[in-house]
Amino acid sequence: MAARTDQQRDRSMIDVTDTPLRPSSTDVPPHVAAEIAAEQAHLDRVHAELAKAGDRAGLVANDGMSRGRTDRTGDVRDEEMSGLFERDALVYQAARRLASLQHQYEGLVFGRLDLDHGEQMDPADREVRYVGRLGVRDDDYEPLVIDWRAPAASPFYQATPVANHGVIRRRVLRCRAETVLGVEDDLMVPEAPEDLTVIGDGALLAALTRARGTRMRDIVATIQAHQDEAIRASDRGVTEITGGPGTGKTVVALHRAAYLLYNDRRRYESGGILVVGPSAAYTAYIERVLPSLGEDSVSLRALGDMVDAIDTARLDSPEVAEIKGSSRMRQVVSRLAKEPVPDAPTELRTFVAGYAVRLDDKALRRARRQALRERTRNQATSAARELLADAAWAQVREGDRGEFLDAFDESLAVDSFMEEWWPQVDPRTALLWLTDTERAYRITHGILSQGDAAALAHSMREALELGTWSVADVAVIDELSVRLGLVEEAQDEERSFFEIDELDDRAAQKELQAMGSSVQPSREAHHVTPTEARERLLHGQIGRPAGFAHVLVDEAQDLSPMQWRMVGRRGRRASWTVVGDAAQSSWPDADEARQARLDAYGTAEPAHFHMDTNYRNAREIFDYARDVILPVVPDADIPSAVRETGVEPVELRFGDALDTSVPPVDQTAADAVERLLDEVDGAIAVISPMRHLERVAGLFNHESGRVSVLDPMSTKGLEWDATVVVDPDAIIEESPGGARVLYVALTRAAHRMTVLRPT
Ligand SMILES: Nc1ncnc2c1ncn2[C@@H]1O[C@H](COP(=O)(O)OP(=O)(O)OP(=O)(O)O)[C@@H](O)[C@H]1O
Repeated sequence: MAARTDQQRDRSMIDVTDTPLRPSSTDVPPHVAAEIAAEQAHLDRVHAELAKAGDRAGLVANDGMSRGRTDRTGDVRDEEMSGLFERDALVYQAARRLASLQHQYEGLVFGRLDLDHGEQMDPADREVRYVGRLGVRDDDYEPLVIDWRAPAASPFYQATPVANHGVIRRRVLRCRAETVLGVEDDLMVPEAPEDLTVIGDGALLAALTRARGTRMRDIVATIQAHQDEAIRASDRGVTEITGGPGTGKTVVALHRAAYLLYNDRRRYESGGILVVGPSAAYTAYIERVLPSLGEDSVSLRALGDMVDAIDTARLDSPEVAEIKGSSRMRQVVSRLAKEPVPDAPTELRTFVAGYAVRLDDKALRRARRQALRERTRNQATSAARELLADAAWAQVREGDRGEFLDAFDESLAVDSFMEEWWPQVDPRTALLWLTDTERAYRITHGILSQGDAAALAHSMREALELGTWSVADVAVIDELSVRLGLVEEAQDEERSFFEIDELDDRAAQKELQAMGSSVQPSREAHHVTPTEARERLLHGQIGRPAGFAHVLVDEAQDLSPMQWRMVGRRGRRASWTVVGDAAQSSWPDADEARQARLDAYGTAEPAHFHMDTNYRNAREIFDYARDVILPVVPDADIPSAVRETGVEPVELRFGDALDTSVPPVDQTAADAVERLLDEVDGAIAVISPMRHLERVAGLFNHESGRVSVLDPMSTKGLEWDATVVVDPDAIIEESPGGARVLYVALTRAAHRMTVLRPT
């Protein structure tokens, strides 16, 4: 055994973005080229096998070949596949999908383990395992690549020099498409055996130093041991993952989703996995991670997109979002769901089977109360009608009761009355009843202050003016939808047909004429004339919320109690993964939100995983952020940053209208961006409080295409290679989360940060 030599530990990683072709032997030192060539030979075998799998998959499809079955299982798992040909087809399809992502993601095979099963480091005791995004076997069913989620792959993630699990060398292969570009090794024993070359400084550091780009990447090649434990944790009950900024909570949770699918595909593919994140920008940021791991059957939803048919293009002011999100809103919703339709008739006068019937307001209200006792409003239409029939019969009490009730049931005049008195109510329509401030006062009396009720009414009028809902409205609409019950569209259609038939019936027409009334065949007639904005608000139909087998919630510290109820409804029988960091919270009442979260979990006891290493921020950047949060949140969860750049964050001053001796905020931001574009390769964000946002927004169209401009709240869960954080004090002032929101903004940069302050 020889000590590692300098020659053994040459850095050999080659930037894939600059290297479209296979590296020639002159690009790299010969010993490194030899290692790459050896790995290339294995990769070629894997791709040849995949091509065969593709042919076989084609045969299965064309000839309807019966599926081959095998009882053979090794220590490498592939049990989920019911037959070789089915496996081939799946593997081939998955590989094709991955191939389409190759420009974004590293290759199908990314790891190699050299294990030693003996005591003496004898090459005869060695085993080599390749680890990849999916499992591939040769014709003899011997594994060429092991799926990263299989138990046999776990030493790749669990091995450390302290507990090496039999691993001598862990190697990460850097590939593009079918080409090996470089390798990075971690040695798990004090000295490398003579015949094993060790190359590079370790894959983790290489991965963290690289430019980030605009989309999150998977970390399948560099998952750390503590992260791996959370990824493979039991899939029962609730798994909570906490940790400070940049500790990999999100990326770990996404790999966990892929692991769950692998481990119990039947359960999670048919039951579904729901991933909930704070914003559409967040879902766009993470959307490629799961497909890059071969999984695309997971539903990604932003909190504003949880209910189909509702578009949200508005953010409420923090004060209004707080009212709409608080538990008090449950009571408001409960009252709204029972509220009579505005301008509903207060009397029913008609003739039934020749008898005059008159039900006054009191009788109607009694019937309403009774009908709603055990049913939701939209499901109680028949019950309400029957109760009216009983009340009418109680007045008449002449002739045959059955005949009277039948006549009541078939009366077009009663149909017409019901359309006005008890129409099917869409939850969005009910919410818009609150546009009327007086009605809002009445409905929220004793629940909200008058000021809050007025703010709610104002916000609803704003929705009606702009024709769009806000993110906080979605949870309220979802709750209302449950309280009201689904709108029974089909029943409406049936009734319309029935009415047309009935109109041919002369007797019925006569009865109508006697009543001096006319049929109103559709409930549309009961709405005010729809404006374009209103139509947009009410467009589409709200269905029953889908249930999922697993629910993954990211940035959980920010969910309002109403949002927890909304998510909880989709996870009644689910297991959960919940990810968050209390110090980054922007929700003001932590206790109320915690209770709502526990209610959503049901009875399951959470298992807890804590992440304490910051992989995102260079240490210099994180130290700056830490100094902001600690005075405000002394018990904030502070991780340690693993990487240093030697470059401290830069502070620049900008002038305002009163001080023109210094360039204004937009000019200063533009200068900062220009400098950062030279310093980093990837994406840059300018994070600005609302008050400066319009001025700096011009940068968004930067010709480089690498610059975005955002408000601080919209940066949750995202990261950039460099950031410009504008006016930190204004960020604190503007958001109810105060310094916690500034802390989020200051922890988004991986490599460089510039902070702009007023003079
Ligand atoms: N094992 C790893 N190997 C390579 N990169 C990693 C690893 N773990 C985390 N990272 C990277 O660190 C960065 C931060 O990860 P992530 O966004 O998941 O953190 P987070 O804890 O959710 O952050 P925040 O709470 O601040 O939003 C990402 O770029 C992620 O890819």
